Amino acid sequence: MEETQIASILKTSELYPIPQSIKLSYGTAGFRADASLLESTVYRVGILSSLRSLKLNSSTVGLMITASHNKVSDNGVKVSDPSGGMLSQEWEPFADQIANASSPKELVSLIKDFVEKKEIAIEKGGEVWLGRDTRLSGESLLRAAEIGVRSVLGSVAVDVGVLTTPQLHWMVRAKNKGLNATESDYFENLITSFKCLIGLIPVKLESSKLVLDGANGVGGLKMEVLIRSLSDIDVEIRNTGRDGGVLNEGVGADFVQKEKVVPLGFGLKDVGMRCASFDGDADRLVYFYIPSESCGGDKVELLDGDKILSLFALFIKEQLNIIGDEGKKCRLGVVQTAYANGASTDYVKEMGLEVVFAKTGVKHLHEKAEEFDVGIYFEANGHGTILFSECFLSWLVGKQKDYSEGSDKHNAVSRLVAVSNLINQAVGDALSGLLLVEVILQHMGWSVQKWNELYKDLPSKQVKVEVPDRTAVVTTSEETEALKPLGIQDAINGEIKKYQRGRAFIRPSGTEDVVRVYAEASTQEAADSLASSVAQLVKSFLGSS
Ligand SMILES: CC(=O)N[C@H]1[C@@H](OP(=O)(O)O)O[C@H](CO)[C@@H](O)[C@@H]1O
Ligand SMILES: [Mg+2]
Repeated sequence: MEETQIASILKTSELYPIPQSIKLSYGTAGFRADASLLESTVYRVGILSSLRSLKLNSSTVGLMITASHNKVSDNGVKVSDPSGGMLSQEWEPFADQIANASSPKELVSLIKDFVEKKEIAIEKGGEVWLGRDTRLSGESLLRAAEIGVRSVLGSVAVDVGVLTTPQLHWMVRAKNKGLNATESDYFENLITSFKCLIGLIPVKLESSKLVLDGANGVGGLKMEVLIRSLSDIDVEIRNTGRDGGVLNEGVGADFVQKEKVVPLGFGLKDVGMRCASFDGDADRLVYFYIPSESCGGDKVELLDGDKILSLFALFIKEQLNIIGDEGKKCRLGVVQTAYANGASTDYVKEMGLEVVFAKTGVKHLHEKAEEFDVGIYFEANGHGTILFSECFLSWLVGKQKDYSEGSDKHNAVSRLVAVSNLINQAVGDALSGLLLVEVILQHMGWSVQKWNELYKDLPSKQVKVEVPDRTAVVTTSEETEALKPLGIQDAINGEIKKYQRGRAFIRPSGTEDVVRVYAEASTQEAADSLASSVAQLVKSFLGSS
């Protein structure tokens, strides 16, 4: 590295000293912490993003400032690779090292070594697009990221404004493919493919209103823009953040999925209505309805990521069946995590689909879904998408020419092509996922209740346990067994044995300072009780903080 380059990093890093006693890790989905602690981290991730761009021939890299479903006082930063996917995991240890470097000198030395090791030609200059969610702290963090990016001399930082996480990933992917890549292109793409799918519905019925909980975040605001151009769905958006509501507080997909209660702003007036929730950066989507028999109107019937996955799988399978023998050759597969409800796994297996499991975090699921012609992945919390391989897509496009227009096979192929355009190929996207759910429900002529009947969830319960050191929990690669602390797994197994259809596991969260407990059993009371005994074990083995 040249002297001028070293001087540039030394000078800018003086502006962003690392706070005392902070140990950060890139975790499941980037760095997250209280926003007041993050300037130095975001500045350093700016540097990393420039280097990543340079390593990949100055392709555009994305840097997103968000803490997703975390509380409003938190913030975070994550990187989109030029493909639109998550930052290559190979670079995560470097991210951890520089985020924790205690002085400008140490920072420069780590960068210098890395640049040499990875043979990064630092002369050309990289390009980084910077997005942020609606958190107020995002503005100053974005400035820190810009300074970080530009401290790698010749690199360009482009502020693309307030966006959902998936919008930024989509734009980065499109840019590097040489396609139109602005936010309006993103909307245009959703609108065109949605309208195409609506136009291919065999028997069109009147559709009912959807009520959307925007989590007081960026997703609701973007949805407002989108629906202005869509006449085929009726959406009422609540929790837009304009009416005094706080981001993620008693609202949003994470809250609804974990607590299984209605978000603020919803209640008895909505009984039976089709409702949906986004998370804070709109990469998660869950549906729900309030069943009429519920007492007080706060309990919800949840349609989580697993149910969305099942609906998508069913629709795609239907189209492949229409195409016939050639369609049936398509390798359609599903990727889930240990948090997937056991009943959903049974359901997709019964459909004849291949199911594989990945570790928590979409970066792990995405990788595995890419191995199929059509790979559908979802986390139970509602983060997921459908990936179409290039090869299968070009086969489909070829078939569109072979079959006569208006024939069943032509329509089925056209639907699949439209799904590949509508659904975000870069990362799970609540906006595009919602449009796909809506159009499939219209296609099937189904209500949300009818969709919910695909299978009955096994009762489950998730709890978080605060412990002094969550890294004391070490799991197997599938995350279903704890290797450490020694003896805890035997104790957990002992609890599981007491319950019919019992299943439980623990893992340290990668986004919050907690150990997560998941439990499933044949009744809700049993699942609750299994979760609470396992949580008790966690406390006795690790101590509570
Ligand atoms: C049980 C759960 O929902 N875990 C979430 C959560 O990760 P943790 O590592 O469990 O904190 O946030 C991740 C990022 O949004 C998401 O990918 C993941 O599924
Ligand atoms: Mg999110």
